[in-house]
Amino acid sequence: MSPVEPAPRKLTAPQHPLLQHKLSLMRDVQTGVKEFRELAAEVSLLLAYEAMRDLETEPTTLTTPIATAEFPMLSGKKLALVAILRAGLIMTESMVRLIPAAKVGHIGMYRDPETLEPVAYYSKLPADISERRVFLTDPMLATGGSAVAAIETLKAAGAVSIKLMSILAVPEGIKRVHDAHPDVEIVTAAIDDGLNDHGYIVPGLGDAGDRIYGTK
Ligand SMILES: O=P(O)(O)OC[C@H]1O[C@H](OP(=O)(O)OP(=O)(O)O)[C@H](O)[C@@H]1O
Ligand SMILES: O=c1cc[nH]c(=O)[nH]1
Ligand SMILES: [Mg+2]
Repeated sequence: MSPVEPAPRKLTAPQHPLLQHKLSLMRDVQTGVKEFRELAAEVSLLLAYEAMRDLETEPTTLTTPIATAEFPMLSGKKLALVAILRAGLIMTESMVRLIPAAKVGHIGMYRDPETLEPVAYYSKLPADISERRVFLTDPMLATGGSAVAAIETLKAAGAVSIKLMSILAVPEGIKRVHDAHPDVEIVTAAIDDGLNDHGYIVPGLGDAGDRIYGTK
């Protein structure tokens, strides 16, 4: 009998000073909607740079004004960016500027304030998602309930290669995602201490959706 390979449970939290500085500005309660949005978009690009580090390239012959040579160009599976609404939208909207040919999917989900369990209300995913590398975005990985449910939706639609990108995570949420989906790599800008009694990340940055869209 061949031994079963343990699933990877990969977690990446890049310690880049630019990323950390922008995240600190997002945390500041004095930061208003306009600046928060801009920062969230910028942080998403920096995270995408890290999350997409292992995309395949292949040598392609091109002619510069000086010479003809082989240069790397993206190859391999096409990409899908999938946002967990609402807050994940700011991340996919920013990332699609880097990868303009990516298809974009949406999973509508909010967390019930009493039970802290996710409530799904919408799903629209690329039909060929099984053939794409999927980057699932949500700025906040708190209890992990929303991320786990969104990954189940992606897998039910056929997705086999999924990375979860968050801006802030806590150990509880990371564990819940890895326990349920050990094949899913998590890329996050920071790992905070834990959750308060209302399921908010501490010290965190508050309610990401409300801060992006100016609601309460
Ligand atoms: O890890 P969890 O405990 O599931 O919590 C995280 C979820 O909570 C927030 O969404 P919210 O429910 O506030 O919806 P919104 O984006 O529409 O504001 C956040 O954007 C995540 O989706
Ligand atoms: O701290 C948190 C936890 C869940 N959702 C948020 O927007 N913020
Ligand atoms: Mg919210």
